[in-house]
Amino acid sequence: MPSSRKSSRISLAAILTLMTGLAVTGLLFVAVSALEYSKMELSFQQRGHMRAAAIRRGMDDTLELVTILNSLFRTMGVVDREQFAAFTQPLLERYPFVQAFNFHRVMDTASARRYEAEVRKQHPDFVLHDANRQPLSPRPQHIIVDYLEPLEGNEAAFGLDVASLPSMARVIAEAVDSGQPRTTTLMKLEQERALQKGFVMMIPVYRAGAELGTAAQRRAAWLGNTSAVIRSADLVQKILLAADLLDDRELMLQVYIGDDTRPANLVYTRGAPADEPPAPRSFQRWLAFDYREPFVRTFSAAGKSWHVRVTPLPRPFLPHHLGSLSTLVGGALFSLLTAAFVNSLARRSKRVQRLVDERTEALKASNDKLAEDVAARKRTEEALQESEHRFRRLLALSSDWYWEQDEEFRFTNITGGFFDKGKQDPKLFIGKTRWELHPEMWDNRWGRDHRATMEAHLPFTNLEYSLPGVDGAVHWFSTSGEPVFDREGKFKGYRGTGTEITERKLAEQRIQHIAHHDVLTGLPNRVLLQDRLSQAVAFANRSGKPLWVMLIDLDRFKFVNDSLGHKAGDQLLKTVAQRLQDSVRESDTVARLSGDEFVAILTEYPEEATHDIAQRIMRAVTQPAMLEGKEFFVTCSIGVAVYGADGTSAQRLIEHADIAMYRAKKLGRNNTQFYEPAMNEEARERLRIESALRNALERQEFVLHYQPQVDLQSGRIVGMEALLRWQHPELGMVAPNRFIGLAEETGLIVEIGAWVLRTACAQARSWMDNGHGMLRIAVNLSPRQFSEPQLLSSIAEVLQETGLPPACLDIELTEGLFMHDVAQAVELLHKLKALGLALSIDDFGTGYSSFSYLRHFPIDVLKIDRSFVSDISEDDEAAIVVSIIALAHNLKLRVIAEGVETESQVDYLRRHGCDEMQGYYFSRPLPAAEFEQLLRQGRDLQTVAA
Ligand SMILES: Nc1nc2c(ncn2[C@@H]2O[C@@H]3COP(=O)(O)O[C@H]4[C@@H](O)[C@H](n5cnc6c(=O)[nH]c(N)nc65)O[C@@H]4COP(=O)(O)O[C@H]3[C@H]2O)c(=O)[nH]1
Repeated sequence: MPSSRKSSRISLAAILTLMTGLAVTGLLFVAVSALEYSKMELSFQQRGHMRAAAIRRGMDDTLELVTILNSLFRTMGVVDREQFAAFTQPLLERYPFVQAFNFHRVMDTASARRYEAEVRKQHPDFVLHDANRQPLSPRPQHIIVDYLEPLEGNEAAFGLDVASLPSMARVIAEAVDSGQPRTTTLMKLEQERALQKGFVMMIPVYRAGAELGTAAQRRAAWLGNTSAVIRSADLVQKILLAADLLDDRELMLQVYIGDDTRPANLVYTRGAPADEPPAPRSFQRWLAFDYREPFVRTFSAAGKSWHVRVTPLPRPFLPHHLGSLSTLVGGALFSLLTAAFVNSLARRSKRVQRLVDERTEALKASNDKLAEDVAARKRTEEALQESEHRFRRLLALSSDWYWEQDEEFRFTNITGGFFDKGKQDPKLFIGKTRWELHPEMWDNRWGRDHRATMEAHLPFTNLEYSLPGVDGAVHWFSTSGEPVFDREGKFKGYRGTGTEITERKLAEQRIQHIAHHDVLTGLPNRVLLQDRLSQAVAFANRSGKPLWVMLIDLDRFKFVNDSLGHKAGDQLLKTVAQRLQDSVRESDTVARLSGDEFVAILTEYPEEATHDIAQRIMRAVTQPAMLEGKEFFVTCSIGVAVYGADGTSAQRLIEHADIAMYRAKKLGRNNTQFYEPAMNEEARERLRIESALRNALERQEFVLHYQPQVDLQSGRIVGMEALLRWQHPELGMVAPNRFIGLAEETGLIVEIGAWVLRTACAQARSWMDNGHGMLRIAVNLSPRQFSEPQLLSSIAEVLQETGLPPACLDIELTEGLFMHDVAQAVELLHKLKALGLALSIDDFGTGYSSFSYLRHFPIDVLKIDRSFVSDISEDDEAAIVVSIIALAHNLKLRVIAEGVETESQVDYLRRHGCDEMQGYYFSRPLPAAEFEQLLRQGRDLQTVAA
């Protein structure tokens, strides 16, 4: 929109400014104009004054001249022509406006004639004449121009009778009468040929000494007049010129002489004709200020009125109104500029306002955004604080702490957990590097590695180290860290977390210890043994010194364990372990290999010392030990292998020592055997048996033999014990003693035992079915089988499958089976008993049986071990047998004596009330067919005795 654009271009403030400016300018203009006009008028008045004053002064000077001249006559009385000339000459030179100085001499006609004649003498052409240049006509009185200076140029007036000039005569009369100077009106001068008029100023000369009080007296005393002929125009001109007031283009000067300012009285005029000044132009009129009134000054001199009229002439407008015009133009310009400035200010202010509005909007938007940002930041900060708080809380709750390091890896911050939990002194850490705290990090490998990692600015995890705490204990720490970089990627240090791992470290050390040591005795275990052995072998290789390995096995430890219980067994083992350690040097190793087997690694002994050491060990072991308040003696069997001797390599040292130990055992225990290559054969056989045993069941190499159990009273077979036999294709019939232990060790006994049970039950059932009555079949149960979870179900299953009445099954158990956990054993026995079968305690007496437990066990039979039976002739042992029989009967148990080989034994047993017997005396264990044969034969004790 153009209009709006226009209106927007010129602001109201600018318009107002312009208006105000113009108004002020107008006012100033008017005021300055008024001042200008005042000034000009004042100047005009001054100039008028100056001119009037100058002219008046000129008149006064002229009068003064005439007065001076008159004074000459008054003073001298008679003045001749020459004196007159001499006196006036300088005056004429000085006052050039004086046309001439005269002396009018009064004379009558006669005197005039005489005078004329007289003068002609000098001036032959001299003629008295009137104003019309006519010769002098008689009249009462002649007033002759006598002295005339200068004569030249004034010749026409020389001899003139001024009385012929009425106007002149009248003035002269006035002067004479008054005795005062008088001036004529303007008149055509006699001597003047040009148009210029003049006047005559005169002062009467009276006779010296005459009374001059009245006009008549003065008239009477009157001799003549001293006068000056003045060319009026020249006079004024000269006066003005002398006062430098002649030229003024702005003025018109008019000088009048006479009563008024009629043109006829005009003496002098200068400037434009004395017309009416031109009417002011309309705009000048509008401007209102002008002066047009002429300056008129009237004064009187020598009896004549003089009028000086100064009229202003039209002036050039510009020079006189420069100030006002400048004010006007300047004011207008200033107003315009100011308005323009105000306008530009207003526009700028508008623009600024618009900009401010825009910026305000933008600012508002940005403020809103900022507010949002601030809110978001606040939320973030709160979240951060929350997270920080959580982090701190978690840190406080957790066992961890937080640390920071600077670029030089010096600690700058470590949270309190480290000092509290790690028992460290904060003063020692801040400002220090880790390696300043652990100087050993300069030397050891992990320290060097760690420093290299940090200097490469790489992260690290789970760095473990220990420090002594203020509590005096060693504390272990684990720390992980990562490098910190700023936005420019400049490395700033490290930060990380740490945790106290002393407990874990100690546990690890314990575990490590346990992993390498036997828990019971604290001796190195099999693992550490291997390690020590390697070191010893290496040492032997280096030093060339002998190396012995001794395998020490306790004799009859099983008995101790079974009879006195595990606690006593453990105590014995600990005692032996200590004694073994005491028997060797500290640099030697004593380890526990398994159960009751120990190994000693001996180095740096002279060869011949071996036997002594073995003896020392045996002596130490055989020292009585206090177990359960009783003294107990235990022996040991030692096998020795020498490194390098007899082809014993490092790997086979223990194996060879073991073989030697087996030999020692075989040789009746409590002795030492050195390994010999021949021993190796036996060991090999064991190995052969073990591998063959694994296939035996599959290959049906097992058979059962049955040994009859005979009632001592009736002498009849009442049952049989199933005894396992292994018919190996190469080894022949292998006795159970050679493989049962091995089967037990390898776990094969479980499978084999199950086969035995099933076969035995099936056989018994078969014999029952064949009419041999309710024979009881006894089956041995090994410790491994007893601890089988499925034992109960498998027995029930066999009974079920074979159809054997449970009462016909007798399970033989050894005492050791239930010595470990009596309560569990009692529970299992009750469950077995609940199946309806019978339970026997085999080998009773060998395991230092605790008679007390028998009361709690639901057993039916005690089997007296054959070692007691074989010694039945010796009183002591017999006493044991009798005691066992009495005990069993006391507990309502049947008693079976094993290994009965002689009739006397039978008698003894029968005599002492033993219920049944089993042994070679009656029958060796027999294959099933033979056993059945025996049954068929109806063989009994009497038959045997016969
Ligand atoms: N000197 C002598 N010995 C006699 C006499 N009467 C019997 N014997 C032997 O004494 C052992 C009795 O068996 P045991 O005490 O249960 O001792 C058994 C038993 O503990 C174990 N055994 C045998 N068969 C089995 C089986 O099937 N399972 C389990 N777990 N062990 C079995 O093997 C051991 C030895 O068995 P065997 O060699 O058959 O040896 C048998 C038998 O042949 C005698 O008058 N004089």
